[in-house]
Amino acid sequence: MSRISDALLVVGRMTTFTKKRYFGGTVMWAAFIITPIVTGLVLKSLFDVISGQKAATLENAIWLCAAFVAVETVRGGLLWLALNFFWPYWWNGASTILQTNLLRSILTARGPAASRLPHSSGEAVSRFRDDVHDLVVLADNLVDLVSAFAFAVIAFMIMLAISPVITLALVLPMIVVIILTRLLSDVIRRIHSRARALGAAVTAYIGEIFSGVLAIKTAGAEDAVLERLRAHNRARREAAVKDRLAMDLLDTATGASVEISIGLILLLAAPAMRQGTFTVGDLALFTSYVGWLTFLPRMMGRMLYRVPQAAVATERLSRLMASHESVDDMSKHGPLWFGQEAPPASLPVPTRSDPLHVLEASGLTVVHGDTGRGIREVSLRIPQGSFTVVTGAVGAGKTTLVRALLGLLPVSAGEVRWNGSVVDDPGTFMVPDRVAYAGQVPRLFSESLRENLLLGWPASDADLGRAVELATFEQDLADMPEGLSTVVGPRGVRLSGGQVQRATAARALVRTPDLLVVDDLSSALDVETEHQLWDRIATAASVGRGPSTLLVVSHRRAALERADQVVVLDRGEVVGSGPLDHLLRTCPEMRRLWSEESIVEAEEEQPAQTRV
Ligand SMILES: Nc1ncnc2c1ncn2[C@@H]1O[C@H](COP(=O)(O)OP(=O)(O)OP(=O)(O)O)[C@@H](O)[C@H]1O
Repeated sequence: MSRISDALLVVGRMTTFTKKRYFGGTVMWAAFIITPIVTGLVLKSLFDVISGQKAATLENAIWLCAAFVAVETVRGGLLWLALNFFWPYWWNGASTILQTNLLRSILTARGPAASRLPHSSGEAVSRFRDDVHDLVVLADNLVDLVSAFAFAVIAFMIMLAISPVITLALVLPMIVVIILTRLLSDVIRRIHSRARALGAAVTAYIGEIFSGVLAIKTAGAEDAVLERLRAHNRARREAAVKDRLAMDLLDTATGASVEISIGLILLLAAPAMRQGTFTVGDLALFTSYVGWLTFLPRMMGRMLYRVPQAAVATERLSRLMASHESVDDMSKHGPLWFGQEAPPASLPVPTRSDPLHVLEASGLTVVHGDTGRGIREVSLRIPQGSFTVVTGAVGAGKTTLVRALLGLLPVSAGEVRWNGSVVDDPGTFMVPDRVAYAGQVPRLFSESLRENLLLGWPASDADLGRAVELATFEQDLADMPEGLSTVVGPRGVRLSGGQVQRATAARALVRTPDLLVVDDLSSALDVETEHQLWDRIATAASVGRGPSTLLVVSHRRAALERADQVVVLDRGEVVGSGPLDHLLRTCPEMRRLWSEESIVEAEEEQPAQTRV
């Protein structure tokens, strides 16, 4: 029930963001739906004239025909106005508001967004498109319902005045349709919810296929993947057919009620016409109204279908919003620009407020779903100017730790303190220019390299050049056909994995953060270049042109030897922390990692021609 009231609240808000368009459109549409009342009256007069029930002159008949044409022309005009000046603006505006609020919540609301996003981007896109559509279409159908109701009230008044018996007989099939739709509404909601979920699963799977084409081909898994897709699709098709069937069943029931109603009119009208209490014109009016009258039960049926549909959509969309946000935030009105350019987005302004003295974490605990994996009770202290390396075996929890620290993952316990004060929402606090993060799985957009590195950050090409150099990316840049203007990303020049990682490091460095967090650059740099990278950052920091505090996930000697402190993780727990020498003496896990690392480095330092 609360899901339905949430959906109705969102829909209610959607109707008022541009009152002029929605209510203007409603008036036009209602007038369009109601004008057949006049058509029916004209037809009644016309048929009474033709059948001799009224004084007949040719002039009369011609005037009535002209009136008929005029009414229908006005109707066409109303439709044209509604469809050109009201509904498209309102429809697009309503969808945009919902989508903007969702996007804002995902990108900027407090708390980590990662856990709220569906596993695949395809599914997220389908929610943005289909679920938003389900909400907007409900608000649209409300107008149909109100218009159909107004038509029914006026038509019934006219028909009751002509023949109360025949009019009341017409109500019966309508009541049957209403009861039927009410009975079916719960079933329809379940069917629709399942169809939506399975449809999203297909979209998600196709998305995964596209992004994993290489993996599929190299594994020779084309047939297996296609078979899996077929299985997903079979399930979706069955659910979609059931969904469509339920909707069509309702429409057919309503259509049948029209036939039954016309039959009833004919049955009851025949004796009345013999007695002269019901004219041919009355018959014309009744039969012309009856088709329109079924619009009401049809719309009521559709509402009974749309409301649960919108409840499902609201619930799915709410899951994308931050936990502290409500449907109120989802439907919050915002500025819209119809027919004019939106003002440019405001650029972030580096504040340099509250510079870092010390960052502390205590008792940080993250559990990934019900896997039981993650990190437990991790505490660390990072003073300003220090170089901290987090190390550990594959899967030890290094990435989880830095992501928890940055507020990118939900923590189940623990806190983060910046200069002694508890950070309320690390997700919105640990951001540039306080902290910048070069992640393990970097992403470039299909834009120029300059835009990719800046992402809206206010910096000159000179600043950008410095960041590129710090990230040891200058040689790669020199090889680019158009330098910083080269379009990269999925639709541009493809960069190697290492180049993408160094570009992402440059993106973090251009933000001149107090604290630079780098997650495992090992695939981006050979040993020599890694030494160069840390040297350059240290030199830049000494003249105040780069981050002086570094938190680095690494298992490489180049980083470990330079570290002021090393934090060793093993299966999610800190098993040692301190300077490398101390750990090599006291921490068996560090000794084990170090000996493995030595082997790796020994292999890397062999002459190039001996490598495979
Ligand atoms: N989103 C997730 N859902 C479930 N389990 C996860 C998730 N992310 C990580 N894990 C698990 O948590 C553990 C720690 O993962 P994490 O990525 O933090 O390790 P890591 O030390 O950074 O590993 P690597 O050296 O491979 O980068 C692993 O066992 C991993 O399988």
